[in-house]
Amino acid sequence: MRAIELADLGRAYGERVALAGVTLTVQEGETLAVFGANGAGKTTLLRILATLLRPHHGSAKVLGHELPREGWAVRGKIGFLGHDPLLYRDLTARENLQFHARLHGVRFERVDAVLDAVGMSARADDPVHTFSRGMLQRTAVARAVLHEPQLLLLDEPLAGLDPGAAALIDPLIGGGTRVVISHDPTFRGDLALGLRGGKVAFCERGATVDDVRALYA
Ligand SMILES: Nc1ncnc2c1ncn2[C@@H]1O[C@H](COP(=O)(O)OP(=O)(O)OP(=O)(O)O)[C@@H](O)[C@H]1O
Repeated sequence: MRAIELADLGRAYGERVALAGVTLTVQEGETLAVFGANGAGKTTLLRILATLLRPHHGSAKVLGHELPREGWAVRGKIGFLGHDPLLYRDLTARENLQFHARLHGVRFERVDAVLDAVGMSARADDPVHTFSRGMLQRTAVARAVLHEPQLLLLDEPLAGLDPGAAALIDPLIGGGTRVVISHDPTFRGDLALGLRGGKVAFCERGATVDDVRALYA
């Protein structure tokens, strides 16, 4: 099944074109790796896929649903990890995840299992505003995967993580259908999208480390 189908997708902020002409297909189980310098349009693309932003041009189909019209049908099936950890700062890690679990009809046992999986059990009852950057990221990942979404949308998921945490989190975010924004040219997806100034520099299955490096030159 096709998980994502984009045709000539575009988005502007006022006069500024943030994204233009993105056409691609991601099959179920595949990883789309998105590369590009700061301001290239990566977050704009991710937010459109997460139904947080309306496309202005072209079409986007996610998990068989047309966006933005059928966004309601997609929301519960995606796990989104953006720059903002989307956590309530005054609640504990456990309370945040329990809140999210209730929204998605997830059993509370899974909250403890996921907190354990990201190595946050010992700090589960501390308020989020007391966390370090890496702890915030671990908890944000736990929130994104809690409801076992069909599609993960991840903006630099390993940013701020020490090697031990990265090793814990890698398997949690691996395996399924994913869109991953990365600045690591050695990161491999099934399909690689390189953006430059909102436009497609490359979109191919055989993109090389040099192709990615050239985006930042
Ligand atoms: N809310 C906004 N209002 C106006 N312009 C915006 C807004 N969000 C993004 N842009 C512009 O859209 C373009 C693409 O931004 P975007 O955040 O998608 O880039 P990015 O590739 O994710 O960058 P970074 O690596 O810095 O996160 C940039 O020129 C940016 O200034």
